[in-house]
Amino acid sequence: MSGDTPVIEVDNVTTAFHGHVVHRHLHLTVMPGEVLALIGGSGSGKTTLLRLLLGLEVPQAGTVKIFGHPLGRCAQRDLERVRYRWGVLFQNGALFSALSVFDNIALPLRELGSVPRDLITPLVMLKLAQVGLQPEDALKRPAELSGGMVKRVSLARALILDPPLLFLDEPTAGLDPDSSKQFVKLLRRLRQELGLTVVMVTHDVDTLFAVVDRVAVLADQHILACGPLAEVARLPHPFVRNFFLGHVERCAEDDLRRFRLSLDDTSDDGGVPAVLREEHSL
Ligand SMILES: Nc1ncnc2c1ncn2[C@@H]1O[C@H](COP(=O)(O)OP(=O)(O)OP(=O)(O)O)[C@@H](O)[C@H]1O
Repeated sequence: MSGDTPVIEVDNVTTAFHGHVVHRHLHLTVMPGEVLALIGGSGSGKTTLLRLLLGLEVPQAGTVKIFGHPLGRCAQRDLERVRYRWGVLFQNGALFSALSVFDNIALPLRELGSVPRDLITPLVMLKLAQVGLQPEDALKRPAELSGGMVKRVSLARALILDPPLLFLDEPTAGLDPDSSKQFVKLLRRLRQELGLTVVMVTHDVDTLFAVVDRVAVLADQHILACGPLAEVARLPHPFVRNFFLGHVERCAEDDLRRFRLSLDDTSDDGGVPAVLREEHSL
């Protein structure tokens, strides 16, 4: 796939549930390596749009293409192949409580069925390190983890097949400010290291500041705007005004660049140091 081919194309999509129209004529394109955030008020259809992109909902009209494959019209086998090319971090982590951290992360590898058994352990341990967890965490159950650790394990599972595309549903929801900051820094680093394309739903302004290239605003059944933070934050729409209240100045490009550089200066995102990453690489 060339760098000019969109990873995601939403073309003229209309979605309705029992006659209640959620989206009308949505258009959205996401290019390789972009980080796009979906924001909007409660009930504006962010989760539904995410579910459309995951092929979990089918639009009433229009098409959704991921890596050039129209989701609704893919043969089952093609759809499965496309699905292996994205990872999803669900809001609550969606870990299996009866499985250890190791087994949760290993699940997609085992489901794939074609990964040699002796490769599973080094791959899982590498991902564990990549998201800033310790080897001994592999034996823990989800109930023994902090909120931040749950997110990290879920992220490791979402990335275990090295997908080029990552979907995040409220990645920092439920985290305390410090864990949230560390997690956003981790996302920022992984995005840079792995060249990921990322689509996230978020209510968190700090996440936007740290990591997002463009913001799409869902309101009144439409994508009201989709562009850089500095542009979107100045829109006169009531939802946008309220969302960015007190933050508009921070969105100016120079301020944003300075802030992001300050995040890169320190390496306390809990991630694995570069030297260790090399040791773990296969
Ligand atoms: N499966 C469904 N059946 C019927 N209505 C649905 C279904 N899924 C979503 N809706 C409706 O679609 C609308 C958009 O819901 P959605 O969950 O996408 O909003 P949201 O922007 O993610 O909201 P929030 O920020 O509160 O999570 C809501 O009115 C919701 O009730």
